[in-house]
Amino acid sequence: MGTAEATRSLADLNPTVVFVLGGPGSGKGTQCANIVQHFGFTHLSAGDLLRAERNSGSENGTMISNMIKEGQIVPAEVTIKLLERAMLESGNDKFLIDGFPRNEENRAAFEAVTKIVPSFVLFFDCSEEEMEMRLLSRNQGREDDNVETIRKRFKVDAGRPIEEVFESVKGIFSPKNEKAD
Ligand SMILES: Nc1ncnc2c1ncn2[C@@H]1O[C@H](COP(=O)(O)OP(=O)(O)O)[C@@H](O)[C@H]1O
Ligand SMILES: O=c1ccn([C@@H]2O[C@H](COP(=O)(O)OP(=O)(O)O)[C@@H](O)[C@H]2O)c(=O)[nH]1
Ligand SMILES: [Mg+2]
Repeated sequence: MGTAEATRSLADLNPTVVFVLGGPGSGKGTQCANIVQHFGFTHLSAGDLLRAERNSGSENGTMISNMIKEGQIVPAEVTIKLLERAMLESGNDKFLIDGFPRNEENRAAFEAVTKIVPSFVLFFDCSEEEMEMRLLSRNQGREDDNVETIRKRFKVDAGRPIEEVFESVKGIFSPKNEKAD
């Protein structure tokens, strides 16, 4: 099914969507499993969908693999296509979207493409120390659960020179995360 067709049927479905966000290891996946049990939502982890796409041998597989290893964000259109497909295939109309959007570009693209406005955002706040400890003992064989990748995934490292920190800060404030020169 093409994206336009998928988007039409999704708009007809008028689904309830909750974005579940928080740092790596904050417990998004764990709490989503509980919410599914208690409230009948379908849990869609953007990271799980990307890992499945990578493993399926798709043309985007190598790109996805490299982005995940580096803790970088896969282009929105790739992730949105996977989310649309999973929503349509589920047969449900209530979704927890876990780990997406990862940035403002992701959020804007999702709303523009799907026309879905999320009901609310559930944000799990957790210290980096606790998140790092949890990730290092997650034991799911993930190649990004190592100290090097974990540190890359944590927000802005402010223990660097002023100019370098501002390079990261600019990325957060500029639309589409482009460099604002
Ligand atoms: N509240 C908690 N206290 C202790 N460990 C937790 C808690 N929530 C989740 N975990 C554990 O931390 C690890 C990361 O949880 P996960 O749900 O995969 O986080 P996320 O999806 O946000 O990265 C898992 O091994 C999980 O069992
Ligand atoms: O919308 C998304 C979600 C995940 N990822 C990639 O997948 C990795 C793992 O994400 P996941 O949500 O599975 O990690 P968790 O927060 O559960 O540790 C991220 O670091 C990104 O590289 C991405 O590019 N876009
Ligand atoms: Mg997760």
